[in-house]
Amino acid sequence: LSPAARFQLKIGLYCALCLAASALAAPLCLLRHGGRTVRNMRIIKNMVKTFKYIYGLRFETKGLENFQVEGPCVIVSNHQSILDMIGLMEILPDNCVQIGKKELLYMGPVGLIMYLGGVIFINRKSTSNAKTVMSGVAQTMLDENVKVWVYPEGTRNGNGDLLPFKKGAFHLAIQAQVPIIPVVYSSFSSFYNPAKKLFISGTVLLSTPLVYGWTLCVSGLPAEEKLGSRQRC
Ligand SMILES: CCCCC/C=C\C/C=C\CCCCCCCC(=O)SCCNC(=O)CCNC(=O)[C@H](O)C(C)(C)COP(=O)(O)OP(=O)(O)OC[C@H]1O[C@@H](n2cnc3c(N)ncnc32)[C@H](O)[C@@H]1OP(=O)(O)O
Ligand SMILES: CCCCCCCC/C=C\CCCCCCCC(=O)OC[C@@H](O)COP(=O)(O)O
Repeated sequence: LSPAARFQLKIGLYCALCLAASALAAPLCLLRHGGRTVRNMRIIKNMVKTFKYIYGLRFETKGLENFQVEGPCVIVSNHQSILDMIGLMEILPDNCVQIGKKELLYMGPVGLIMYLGGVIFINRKSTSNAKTVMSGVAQTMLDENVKVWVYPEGTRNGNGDLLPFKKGAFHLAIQAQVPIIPVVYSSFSSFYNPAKKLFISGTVLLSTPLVYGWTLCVSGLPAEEKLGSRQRC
């Protein structure tokens, strides 16, 4: 097979895997928890964590102790590709949902499983609509002790740099007065590059370099009270 065909086959397999795993997980979630709840994320996480073996992907972590935040927080990370979801599930804490574009809801079983797992869908084309949804999320985070994972670039970007951040994640943290935990995925470019039709096995480093000043500068003075000294660096 040509490299292009091999690449398409691997991506096709990934989509098929997501569809099949979702179709399998949905009844399990419904039987176990009866409907849409963040508790279903555990079932989803355990299934997705097996995908790395099929693709020869390794995930290493650094600074994960900074990730052990009690209670609600906003997790922000860079977004390179649809493979990010595998890394996300590697370190996803309990009681954590993601913000996703609403188009994902229409991907058949994949949309259904995201819905059942509690993913919050936003309409990126309507700022006012997305803002209304996000405001509701701030209250739910506090009422139900939920963490929220946001890709603040708002779209995938495989160029090895960061797009300017959208502001919703930061408004969310300010509204809920919760810390922001940054997570960085190392570059996939050595093993995954759609432009070069490259998709081989590889290693990803997931690091959580919690920057005290970051939280301080977005949420104001209360940050010092919110973060324990262990979490400052
Ligand atoms: C079992 C096997 C399963 C197999 C696998 C299946 C499923 C796995 C299950 C789960 C995994 C799910 C993983 C999902 C990942 C999905 C990832 C994505 O979809 S990324 C795309 C969507 N995400 C985002 O867009 C990020 C969030 N976006 C934002 O927060 C944006 O800010 C926005 C709210 C959408 C608005 O964006 P906009 O383009 O309008 O730009 P700005 O951010 O600059 O905002 C404009 C303006 O509005 C002000 N603003 C923004 N938000 C708020 C707010 N909440 N409150 C008040 N004001 C707000 C902002 O300040 C700007 O104004 P100004 O410039 O004056 O400051
Ligand atoms: C019956 C309907 C059938 C629909 C078939 C859909 C087939 C696709 C199946 C599986 C795809 C797996 C997707 C895994 C989820 C990853 C989420 C993700 O990373 O979404 C991208 C989004 O963050 C940003 O989107 P853009 O970069 O703005 O674009």
